[in-house]
Amino acid sequence: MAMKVRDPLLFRQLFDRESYTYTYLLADLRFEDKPAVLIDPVDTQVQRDLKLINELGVHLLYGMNTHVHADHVTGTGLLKRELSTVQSVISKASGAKADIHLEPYEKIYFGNFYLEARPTPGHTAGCLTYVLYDSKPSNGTATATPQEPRMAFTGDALLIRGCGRTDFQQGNAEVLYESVHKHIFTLPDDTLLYPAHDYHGRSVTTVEEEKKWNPRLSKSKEEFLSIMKELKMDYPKLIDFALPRNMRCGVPDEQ
Ligand SMILES: N[C@@H](CCC(=O)N[C@@H](CSS)C(=O)NCC(=O)O)C(=O)O
Repeated sequence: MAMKVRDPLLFRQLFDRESYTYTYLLADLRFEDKPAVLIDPVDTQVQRDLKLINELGVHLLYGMNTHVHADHVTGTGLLKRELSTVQSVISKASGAKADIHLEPYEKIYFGNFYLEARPTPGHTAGCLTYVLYDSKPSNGTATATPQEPRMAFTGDALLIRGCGRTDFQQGNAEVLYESVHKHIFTLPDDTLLYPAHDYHGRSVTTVEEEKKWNPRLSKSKEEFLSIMKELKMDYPKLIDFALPRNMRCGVPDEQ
């Protein structure tokens, strides 16, 4: 049943202090059962997420992964075990096992909202950016033309004033640069951008800010390639543990 509410979007940003990972809960409050999605949950925070889901009375439909993470295990496997109706989601290009494999530009609906899966490879081959749209904005009339996006969840493709590394998991700096410029920087300037990680206490940015101030992606492609070549980072501590599990969307054992 449709309900009248001031802002139909329920939005929560959650943080894991071990892996510096952001998880996002979104729900449509226009519907009595509050259909919801959870983007990039972390396995060690699933009890926190379930508690919140229960307290807010939302109905979780999908556990969404922006990509196969290398630094932590996704929570989508444990969520499926706790809430049997939840479906795990990831890109087809990731090669990972999941309930739903998204092709580029496919949509995932929760109530009247939907997430469009924009392909943003480069950090990994299967990275997606999920762009949030409202198919029935406030006047209540569904239109044939696409609505203005409100926010986008960039995974590790674009980090606030940074970007995902490109030195493993089919990483490719040139591909990443093209992805961000084609699929993120073309969103309206005031679109809010929410990354999968932040290591400096920042929580949100906009397209306009990143086009202007991102010290890597605001540069020419040649400069970007040289910056990425010079990055000297240790491999994530959990990579050997996390990758095989995330290739089955966090399902604990082969089932
Ligand atoms: N020290 C952490 C891993 C940090 C790291 O490599 N972060 C990734 C995203 S998770 S694979 C990254 O792309 N960082 C880019 C940057 O510029 O920070 C650990 O050991 O887990």
